[in-house]
Amino acid sequence: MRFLDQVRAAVRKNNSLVCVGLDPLPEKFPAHIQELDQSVFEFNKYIIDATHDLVCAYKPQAAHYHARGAEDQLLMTIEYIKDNYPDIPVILDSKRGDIGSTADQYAKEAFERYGADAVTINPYMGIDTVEPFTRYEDKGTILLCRTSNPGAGAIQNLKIGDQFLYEVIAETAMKDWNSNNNIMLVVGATNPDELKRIREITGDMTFLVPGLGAQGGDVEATVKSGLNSAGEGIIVNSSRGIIYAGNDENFAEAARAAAIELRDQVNQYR
Ligand SMILES: O=C(O)c1cc(=O)[nH]c(=O)n1[C@@H]1O[C@H](COP(=O)(O)O)[C@@H](O)[C@H]1O
Repeated sequence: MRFLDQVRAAVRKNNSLVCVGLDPLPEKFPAHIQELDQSVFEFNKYIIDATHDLVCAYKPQAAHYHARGAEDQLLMTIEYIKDNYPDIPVILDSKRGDIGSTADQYAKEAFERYGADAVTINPYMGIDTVEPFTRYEDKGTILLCRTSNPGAGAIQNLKIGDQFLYEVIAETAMKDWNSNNNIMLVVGATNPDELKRIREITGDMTFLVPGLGAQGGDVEATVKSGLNSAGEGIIVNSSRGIIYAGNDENFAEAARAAAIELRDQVNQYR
């Protein structure tokens, strides 16, 4: 099934636009998990089992695995989701971007080695660096457009003629790069004005929207600015706000409660 169809089906099955970010930081795990051999995978397993009926996607963030040599546990995590909850798509957040021949290898890494359903990409180097990803027609390619971090505006809100750079990216992605209809955009929840503008530019395109929870984005403004005409079109990610909601034996229940809260807050404004 194509990534966007997977997301749509999961959104409807679980009545949720929430994506749980799997950003493991072992020092934040409860003590009894830290002691385990494969603590990253074990931690993720608890979180996934506790939230699988509340989400439309999972998003493991690659650096959190690579930094500690835990690539095997990233693969195990993705396989665990595929084996146990095949209806929930996996976005590998690796924000890759490089010349075509190298991008070929990054695409192979994301989609063939790890079996991800979608990947985050930095589009700054142009279409020839994006195309190795979009060539995988059933997979999703999610381009950074207007990111959630504090320094984003100094670059992404630069004026190019009478447009902002983020507007140029949104327009180019939609009009010129999306011939396989599998491109999406990252738009941070910390910027509802830009989110609204990007929605105007791109019609019903789907966005990955991080920045709620730990980064303080406003749920109401995000949902009202981001929804498409079907009342969908946003995959709302929270990582730390959900997975580190608790840090004792009940951490999985705490994560579940935080995911329910976010799902319900988002649904309240749909
Ligand atoms: O591509 C992303 O996922 C991303 C883009 C962006 O603009 N901002 C952003 O926070 N992210 C990622 O989304 C997650 C947000 O984590 P929390 O702030 O803990 O919810 C992290 O994995 C970030 O790397």
